[in-house]
Amino acid sequence: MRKIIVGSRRSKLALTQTNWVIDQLKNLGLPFDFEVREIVTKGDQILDVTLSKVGGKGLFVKEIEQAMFDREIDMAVHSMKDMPAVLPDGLTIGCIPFREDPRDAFISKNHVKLSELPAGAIVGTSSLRRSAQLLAMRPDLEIKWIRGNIDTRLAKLQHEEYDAIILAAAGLARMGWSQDVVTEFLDANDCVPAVGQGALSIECREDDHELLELLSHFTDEATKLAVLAERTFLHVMEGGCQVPIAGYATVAFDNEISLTALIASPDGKEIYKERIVGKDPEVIGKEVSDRLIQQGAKALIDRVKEELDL
Ligand SMILES: NCc1[nH]cc(CCC(=O)O)c1CC(=O)O
Repeated sequence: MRKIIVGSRRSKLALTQTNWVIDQLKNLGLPFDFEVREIVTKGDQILDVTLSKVGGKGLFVKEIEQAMFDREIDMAVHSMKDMPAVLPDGLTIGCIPFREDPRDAFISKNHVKLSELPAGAIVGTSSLRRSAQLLAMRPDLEIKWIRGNIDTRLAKLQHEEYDAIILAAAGLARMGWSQDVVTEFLDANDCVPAVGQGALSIECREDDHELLELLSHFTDEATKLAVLAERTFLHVMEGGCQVPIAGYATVAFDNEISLTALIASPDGKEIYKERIVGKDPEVIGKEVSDRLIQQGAKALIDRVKEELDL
């Protein structure tokens, strides 16, 4: 019986997600054993700096990918949202399970709704995407950066100078905390989710056919189509973390994909947003990027890059 070594970040969310996937794979009743190996990533160590300033998404996955190349681990469970658009040669996304709630959750002190927050209220987020879309709805609010794991952020809401914070609904749901803490879920049209938000990505070596076969049983085809459309858009725009970028796709019963894509200025004053419908995820991902570029999104990205002096 083969023992599969599963690498995981050490955060509660990462371990919860990893153990959930292992339980599901065990339920398939196939002859595999599993062992979790914890790995500390750069993203976990540097908690005091805005993510976009220290290299963005790759931070959480790089060390884990190296451990896969070194054969210290066989697979890893990531939040799809944390995955760069392009994977290193030799690794692949072997499985995309059924997606959790993709929306953002608004969490305030005393459960005051977003529409009821007074002018000047302070909202904590370190996501350019969330702050831009929040400011588009409520330019009178103030954004204050916040970092740390979910539990750290919830504690900061209580003990520091924040009136509200925004977190991914999926993370809270997986931790079993949604019921207790969420004030309201933001509509995916008002606050378009991050590419891949709510989905998981199970990464493994491309040549591990035995493991890939096992993982294939656990892929959700609709989620896979949606995520592929979103990630095609992400890849074409190459916005990284520098410019507010959002992409969210849903899949109907006839496999028709509907993708909403957004690029915005950090202050939320300039917004390029398009919805496209089609059958081929890569075609609509590219097409929606073209449309946004036509409208001026590329110029915005270049301008933001220049301002940040990258
Ligand atoms: N940026 C960190 C991160 N990566 C994945 C999740 C939540 C789970 C998910 O989106 O799948 C979070 C926390 C958050 O954004 O609130």
